[in-house]
Amino acid sequence: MRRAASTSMHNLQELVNPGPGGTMLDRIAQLEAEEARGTSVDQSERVVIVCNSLPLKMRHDPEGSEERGHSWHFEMDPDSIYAQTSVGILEKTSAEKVLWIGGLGSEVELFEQDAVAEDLRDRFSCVPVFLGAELKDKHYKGFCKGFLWPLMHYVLPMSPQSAGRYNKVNWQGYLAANKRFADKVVEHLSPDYDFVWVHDYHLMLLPTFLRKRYNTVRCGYFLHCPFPSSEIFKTFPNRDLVLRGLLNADVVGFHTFDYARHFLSCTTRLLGLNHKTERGALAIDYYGRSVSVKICPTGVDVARLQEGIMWPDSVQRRQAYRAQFEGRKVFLGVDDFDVFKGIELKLQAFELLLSQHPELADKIVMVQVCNPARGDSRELQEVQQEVFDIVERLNATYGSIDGRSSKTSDGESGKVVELINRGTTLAERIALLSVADCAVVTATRDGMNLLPYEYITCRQGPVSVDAGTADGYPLPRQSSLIMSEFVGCSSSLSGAFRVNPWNTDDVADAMYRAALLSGGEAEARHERHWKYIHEHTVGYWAASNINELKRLTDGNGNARCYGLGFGLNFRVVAMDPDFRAMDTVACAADYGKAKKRVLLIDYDGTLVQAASYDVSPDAELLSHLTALAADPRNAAVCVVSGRERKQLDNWFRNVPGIALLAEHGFWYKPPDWSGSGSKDWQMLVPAGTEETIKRWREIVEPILDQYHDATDGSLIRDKGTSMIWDYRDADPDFGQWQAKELMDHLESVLVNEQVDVFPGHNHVEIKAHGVSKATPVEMFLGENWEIHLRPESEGGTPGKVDFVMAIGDDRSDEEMFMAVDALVLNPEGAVVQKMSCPMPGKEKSKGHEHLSVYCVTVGQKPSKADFYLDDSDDVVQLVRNFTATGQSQSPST
Ligand SMILES: O=P(O)(O)OC[C@H]1O[C@H](O[C@H]2O[C@H](CO)[C@@H](O)[C@H](O)[C@H]2O)[C@H](O)[C@@H](O)[C@@H]1O
Repeated sequence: MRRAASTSMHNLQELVNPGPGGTMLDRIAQLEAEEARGTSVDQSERVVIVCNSLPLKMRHDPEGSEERGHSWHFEMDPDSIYAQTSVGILEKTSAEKVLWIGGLGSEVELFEQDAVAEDLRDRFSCVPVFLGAELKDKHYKGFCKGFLWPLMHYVLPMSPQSAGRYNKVNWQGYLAANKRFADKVVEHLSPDYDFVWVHDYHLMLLPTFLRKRYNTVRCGYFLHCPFPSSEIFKTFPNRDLVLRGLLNADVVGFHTFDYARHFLSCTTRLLGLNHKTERGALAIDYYGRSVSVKICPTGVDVARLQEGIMWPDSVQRRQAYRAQFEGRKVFLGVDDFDVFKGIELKLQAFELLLSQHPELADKIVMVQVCNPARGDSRELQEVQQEVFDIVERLNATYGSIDGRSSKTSDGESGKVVELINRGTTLAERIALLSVADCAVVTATRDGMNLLPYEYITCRQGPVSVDAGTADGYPLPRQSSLIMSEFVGCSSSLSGAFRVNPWNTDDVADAMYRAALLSGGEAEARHERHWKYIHEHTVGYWAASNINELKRLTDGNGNARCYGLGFGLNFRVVAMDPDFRAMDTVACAADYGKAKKRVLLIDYDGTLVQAASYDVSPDAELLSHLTALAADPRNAAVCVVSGRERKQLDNWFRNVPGIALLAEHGFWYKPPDWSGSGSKDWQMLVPAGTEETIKRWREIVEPILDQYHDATDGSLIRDKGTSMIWDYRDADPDFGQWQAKELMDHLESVLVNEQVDVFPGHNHVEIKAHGVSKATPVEMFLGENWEIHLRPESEGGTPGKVDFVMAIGDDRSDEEMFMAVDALVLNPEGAVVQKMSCPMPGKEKSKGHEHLSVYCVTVGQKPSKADFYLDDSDDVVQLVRNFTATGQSQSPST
C-alpha cells in the first residue's frame, strides 16, 4: 500500500483526519516525535516486530565510546528468531521494511540511552525500550519467569513458599512494562503503513494499550510458549484481562492446534465468546471484530544452518567429535538447563536402557548439552542436582566396562554420558547435530522446541551435495528422533518415536529401537521430516502470519469503530459502515410525515428487556401501544413474537386494533378495529400442518429428552408448534458438542418430515417448516395487503405504504428484516408507495423514491438490519416519540 503526498500536506491532512482510530492528540504527539527525530512519516509498508528482547548481541566496550557516543558494542544476533523473520517478511509479503522494538539484555545508564537509541535505530532498525532495572525485575524475573512461565507450562505454585505465587506488585510491573512497550510502539508507528507483530507471553497486554491509541491498528500476536488448558489458565487472577489483551490483536498465532483450542476454550468459558471456522480459518467474533486464531508453527533458518555446516569452526569441531565418538551411535540432547526440559527423565531412561541392555554401553554415547537456565528456583536446583548425580552414576557404572568406553576430547576415557554444561555456539551445536544419530527431546512441556528441526537440517547437510567432502560430507541423509509428545513440534514430526517422557520404560524402549534402527528406515524417516522442515522455515512462518494479518485488516478503513470499556477492559466495537445507531428523533419525524405506516415489533428483548423469566408489559407501554394502534395512519401495528397465543392474549387483550403474531408466525390474530373483541387466532400455515407437527413431535420429543438427560444444565422449551433444546446453562463446550450431535441426529431422522431444524445462540430449534416472522411482512407488504391493512372504512389511508418499521432483537427477527429487504428491493406486487424525495430511513431502491424503511436490531451485533438501538429502553423511547408525533398530527393533514 503506497500513498504519495508531500510531507507537509500529508501531515496537515493527517491532523485533520488522524488515521485509523487515533485521536488528533496522538497524531500530534507522533508528528512531534518524528520531527524531534528528524524523520517524516515513512510511506512504505513496514512490519514492526515487538518482542521482549531485541535481536542484538551487546557487550560493554568503553573503547569505542567516542566514535559511537556510548560505551556499548552491538551486533545483530543472527541466531535470534526475531532477526530471522526479516528475510521471509521482505521476500514473501508486501512489506518493505522491518523495525524491531524491544528490550536489551543489559542495563544502559540513563545518560547513554539517547545515544544508544539513535545508534540502534540507524544501524540496526531497532528501537530499545528502557524499562530500568527495577521495573525489568518485576516484569521479567518476577512476573514472567516467576509466575507466568510456570503457569503456561502447567505448573501451579501449590506451596505457599513457592516463588511462583501470584504477586500483585509484580503484576503491576507486568502491566507497566507492557504499557511502556506500547508507548514506544505508538511513538514510532505509522498506523496507515505499519503492521505490528507482538511476540510472546511477556507482552500479552500490549495489544490492548495499542488498540486504545489506534482503534484500527493492524496488530498480530504470536505466543511462543504453550497455552495451557482452561482448567489451568482460569487460576490466573487476571485471566480475563489477559484474554482481552490477546483479543485486541487481529491475528493470534499459536504453534499447535492444542494451544489454539485451549485458548478458544478459555474465551468461550471465561468470556462467553463464540468461535467459528471460516474458509478453513478459526475466528472469534469479538464485538464485531473478527479475531483470527492462526495455527502456524515456527521453523528454523534452514539456509543459515546449511551454510553453517561448512563454517571452518563447525568443520573442525565435527572432525573432533567424530574422532571422539568413533564406532558409537551418538544420542544427542541440547536443552536449556530448565525444569521443563526433562533432562533428568531422559537420563533415567538411558540408565534403564543400559541396565536392560548393558551390551549397548560401548555402542552408544549420550551427549547432553545443558545451556544456561533462564529461570531460577529451588526445583531447578533439585533437577540439576539429579542430572549431575545420574551422569556420575552412569559413567561410574557403565563407563569403563571392558575398556569399551568413549574417549572424551581431553583424552579422558570411560564416559557413556558426555555432559556439556555451558552455553554453546551455533557452530558447536551444528557440529554436534551433524554427527548425532538420534536427537532426544524429553521436555515435559515446551512451546515448540526447534532442536529437532535444526538436527534434521544438519543431517541433511549443505545445499550442494558435493560440498564438504573433505570433512566426510555428504553424510548419508539419515536421522532419527525421540520426541516428547508434550512438545509443540511433535505434531509435525510424524516419523519420530513419540514418547511420554514421564514413562521411563517407554523412553528406554524408544532408545533401544533407535539404537537398532536400520539405515534404510533412518533414511525414510529423515526424508519425511526434511520435506516438512525445509518448506516450513522461519521465513515461511513470519510471512504467513503477516499475510494473514494483512488479509484480515485490509478492509479496516471501511469499518466504523469505537472504543468501549475502561482500562484493560478496553475493546473496540467494529461495525459495518452501513450499520448505524438509529436516530430516533429523525425516525419519529419521518413517522410524523408518513401517511400509511406498517409497524412490526418484536416483544421479548425489544419492547421489554430479555430475561429468563416472563416480563409483562407495564401500563405505560400498553398505553403507547394502544395509541399507536388507534392512529388511523397506522395501517398495521403488529406484535411479532415467539410467545404462545395464550400469553399474548393475556398481555394485549385490552389493546384494540393491535395485531398479534404468535409462535414465530404460526398463529396470527388480526386487529380488532371495532374493539368488539371478536377476532380469533388464525393458523398461517397450510392445512394439515398440525398433523405433520404431531408426527414429527413423536420423533423429536424422546430425542430431546435423551439430550436433556445427558447434558446437565440444559432444558427443553416446548411451544407446541416448535421445540427448543436450550443449553445456555450447560458447560459451553459440552453444550456445543451435544448441539452439533443433536443437529446431525435430528436431520437424519426427520429427513421425510415437514420440519426445520436450526441452530441458534445456545439452542437448537425445531419448528414446523415454513413458519417464520417473514410471513407478516408478506401479509402487510405483499400482494394481498388489502386484506390485512386497515381499511378505509376504519379510517385507513388509501394508497400504498410509505413507512415501514421492523424491529427485533434475535435471530428470528432477522427473517423479518430479510423479508422487508426482499420485498422493497423487488417491489412487484408490493404495496410500497413511490414518492419523489428521499427520506432519512434507508433508501432501498431507485423504484421507491420516497419510502422510509427502518429495520432495527436491538443490541449492537451483526445483523441484516441497517440500524440498531442499544436496548429495550431505547425502543420504548422510540415508541413514546411516535405517539407524541402522532398526537401532534391531525388525522386530516
Ligand atoms: O526466557 P525467555 O526470555 O522468557 O524466553 C523464553 C523462551 O523463548 C524461546 O523459546 C520459545 O520460543 C521458541 C520459538 O518459538 C519455542 O521453540 C520454544 O519452545 C519456546 O519456549 C527461547 O528459544 C527459549 O530459550 C526461551 O526459554
